[in-house]
Amino acid sequence: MPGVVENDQARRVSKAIDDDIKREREQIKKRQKQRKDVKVMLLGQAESGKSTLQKQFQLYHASQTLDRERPSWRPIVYFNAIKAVRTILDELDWDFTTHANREDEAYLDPNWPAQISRIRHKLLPLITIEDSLASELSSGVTVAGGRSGVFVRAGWQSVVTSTRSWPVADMHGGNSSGQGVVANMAARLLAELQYDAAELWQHPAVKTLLRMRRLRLDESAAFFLDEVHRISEPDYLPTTDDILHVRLQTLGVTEHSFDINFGGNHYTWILYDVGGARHAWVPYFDDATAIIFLAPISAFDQYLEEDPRTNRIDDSLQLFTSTCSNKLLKNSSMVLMLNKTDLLKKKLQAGVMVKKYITSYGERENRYEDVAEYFRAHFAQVHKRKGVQKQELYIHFTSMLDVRATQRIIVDINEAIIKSYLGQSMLVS
Ligand SMILES: Nc1nc2c(ncn2[C@@H]2O[C@H](COP(=O)(O)OP(=O)(O)OP(=O)(O)O)[C@@H](O)[C@H]2O)c(=O)[nH]1
Ligand SMILES: [Mg+2]
Repeated sequence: MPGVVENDQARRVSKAIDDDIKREREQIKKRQKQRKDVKVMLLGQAESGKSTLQKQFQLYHASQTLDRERPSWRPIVYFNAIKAVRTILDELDWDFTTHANREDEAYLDPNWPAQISRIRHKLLPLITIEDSLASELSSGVTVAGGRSGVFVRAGWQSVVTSTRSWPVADMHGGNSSGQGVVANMAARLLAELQYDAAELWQHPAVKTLLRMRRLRLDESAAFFLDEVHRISEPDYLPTTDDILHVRLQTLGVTEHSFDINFGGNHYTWILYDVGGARHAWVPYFDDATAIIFLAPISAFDQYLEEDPRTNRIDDSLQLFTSTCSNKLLKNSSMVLMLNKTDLLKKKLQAGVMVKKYITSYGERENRYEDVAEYFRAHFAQVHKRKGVQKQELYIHFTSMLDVRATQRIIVDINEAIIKSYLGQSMLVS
C-alpha cells in the first residue's frame, strides 16, 4: 500500500517540521528573554572625543558598518582640509596686519605677506566653497554664532552621499538627487589645488606661527594637511585612521546600537552620543546603565569658545561635578576617560607650562606622569565628594586615536558595564 507509506512519511516530515518550528520559536523566546538593553551615555564638553569613542565602539562591535560608511566620510574629510586651509589664511592675515610693527617682528620675514597673498589668490576657489559645503553636509542646518561648521544628526550618512564609488570623471555632475554637488566640486578643486594647499602648509610663516602658538588650528587640521595628496586622489576612500581624526560636531543626541554576546547572553548595547548642547542630555539620564564621561586633559591651555574666561579643564570638572551629583544617575555606573593623553604629552614636550594656565599646579614638575596624576586626583576627588553613585569610579587614561590601546580599554569597559548591569538587575528583581 504505497499511499499509506507516503502518508505516514508525509506526517512524519510535517511533524518534524512542526517540531523544528516549535524549537526555533522557543529558542527565539529564550533569546528574547536573554536579550537585555544596556544603555550607555557618552558625556563631556564639546570636542572631548565622545563621537570618536563611539566610532571605536563601532569598530569593535560592528566594523562592517564602519566599512559601509567609509564613502560618506569622504566629503567630511574634504571639509576638514578646506576649513584648515581657510583658518590658516585668516589667521595669517590677522597676524600680518596686527603684529607688523611689534618687537617679535624679527620672527617674520618681510617677504612672507606677499608670498602668502599669492598662495591665497590661487586657493580662493577652494576656500569660497567652504560655507556651501558645510551647508550641504549639514543638510541645511545652521547653528547661530561662529563660522561655518558641519553639524550632524543621527543617520546623516545616508543623507550626505550615496555609497557608490566616486571616480573623477563623475565629479562634475553630482548625483541624480542633487546631493553631493558641492562635495563633488570640492573634490575636484582639492585635486587641482592640492600643491598650493601643500605649499601653504609647508610655508615657513605657518610653521613659525604654529611654533610660536599664535596659530591655533583644529586638532584634525595638521593630520589632513599632512595627507593632502593622498586625500586628493580620485579613488580616495577614508581609512579608519581618517575617520577617527575627522572633526564633526554632533547635533543633539545620536543613538547607536550593537548586539553583543557576553557570557552566552545577548545584549543590545545602546550608545547615546550627546553633542555639546548640554540641555539635551537630561531626559536621557535616568535609566542609563552607565555614563562614560570624557575629559580631554590636553586642554589645560585652552578656553571655552563661548566663554573665553573659562579654562576647559575647569569646565570639564564642573560638568563632571554636576554629572556625579545628579540623583537621577545614582544607579548608573561611572567610567571616566581622561582623554587626549597623546596631545598632552606633545604639549608638555614642547615646553607648554601647566602652571601658567592652572596656578594651583604650583611648582610640581611639568612632566606627563605628574600632570596626568594631578588631573586624575582632581577628578577622583570630585567623585568621592559629590558622587551619588553607589559603585566605584572606573578611570582610564586614553588616546582615542590609538586603535589598539582603545580597543583593549573597550574590552575592559564592556566587562565592567555588563557586570554592573547584572548587579543592577539583581537589585531591581
Ligand atoms: N589627538 C587626539 N585627538 C583626539 C582624541 N580624541 C578625539 N580626538 C579628536 O578630537 C576632535 C573632536 O572629537 P569628537 O569625538 O568629534 O568630539 P565630541 O566630544 O564628539 O564633540 P561634540 O560632538 O562637538 O560634542 C576630533 O577631531 C577627534 O579626532 C585623542 O585622544 N587624541
Ligand atoms: Mg560628537
